[in-house]
Amino acid sequence: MNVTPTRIPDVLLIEPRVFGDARGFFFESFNHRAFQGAAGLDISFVQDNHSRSAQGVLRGLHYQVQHPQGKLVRVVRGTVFDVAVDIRRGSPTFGQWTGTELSEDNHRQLWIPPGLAHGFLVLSESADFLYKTTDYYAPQHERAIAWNDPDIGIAWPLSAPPVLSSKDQQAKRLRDAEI
Ligand SMILES: Cc1cn([C@H]2C[C@H](O)[C@@H](COP(=O)(O)OP(=O)(O)O[C@H]3O[C@@H](C)C(=O)[C@@H](O)[C@H]3O)O2)c(=O)[nH]c1=O
Repeated sequence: MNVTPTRIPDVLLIEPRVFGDARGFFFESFNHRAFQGAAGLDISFVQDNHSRSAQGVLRGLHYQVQHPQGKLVRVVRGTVFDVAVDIRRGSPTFGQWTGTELSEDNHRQLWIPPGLAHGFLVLSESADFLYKTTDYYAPQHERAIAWNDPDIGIAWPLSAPPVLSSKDQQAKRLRDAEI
C-alpha cells in the first residue's frame, strides 16, 4: 500500500494494492501489520461503522471532546468528498482542512488521527461509507463544528445546499466550539 501525507501531515492518504482479474478485484482493506509499518502508528481499532447516505448529504464536522476517535475511513459504494479539520490546540496546522475524494473505484482510505474533526459530502447518487475507530462512540462527548465555518473555509464541491442532520444544522463555529 502507498501512504501519502496530506497538507495536515499526520492525516494520511492510504492507497491499497488492488489485484484485479477477470473475476473482479481483491485487496486487503485492512492489515494491522502493514498499517503499523506503513503509517508508523501503533493503533488498535475497537469499532467498525457503516453509514449510507443519499446524494447531497453532508455529515460533519464531528469530533469527541473526550475519548477522541482516530478514524480509518473508506467508501465501498459511490463517491464522497472526505474532509478532516485540525482542531488540536497548539498544532501547527490548527484550523486547516484537507479534503480527498474517496470512491468505490479509487479504493482510497484516509487515516484521521484522534483529535481532528471529520465530515464528508456525498457526490454520487448514494454512498456507503465504512470506517474503523480507535475509541468507542461517546455521545455525551460528541460535538460538531459547522461545515461552512468561514474561518475554516472548506471548498466543498457543492452544486446545491447540502442535506444536514438537525444536530449538524446547529453546529458551532470553531471559534465558539468546545475543543
Ligand atoms: C456515530 C454513531 C452513531 N450512533 C447512532 C446515534 C444516532 O441515533 C444514529 C446516527 O448518529 P449520527 O447522526 O451522529 O451519525 P453521523 O452523522 O453519521 O455521525 C458520524 O459522522 C461522521 C462524519 C463521523 O466522523 C463519525 O464519527 C460520526 O460522528 O446512530 C451509534 O449508535 N454509534 C455511533 O458510533
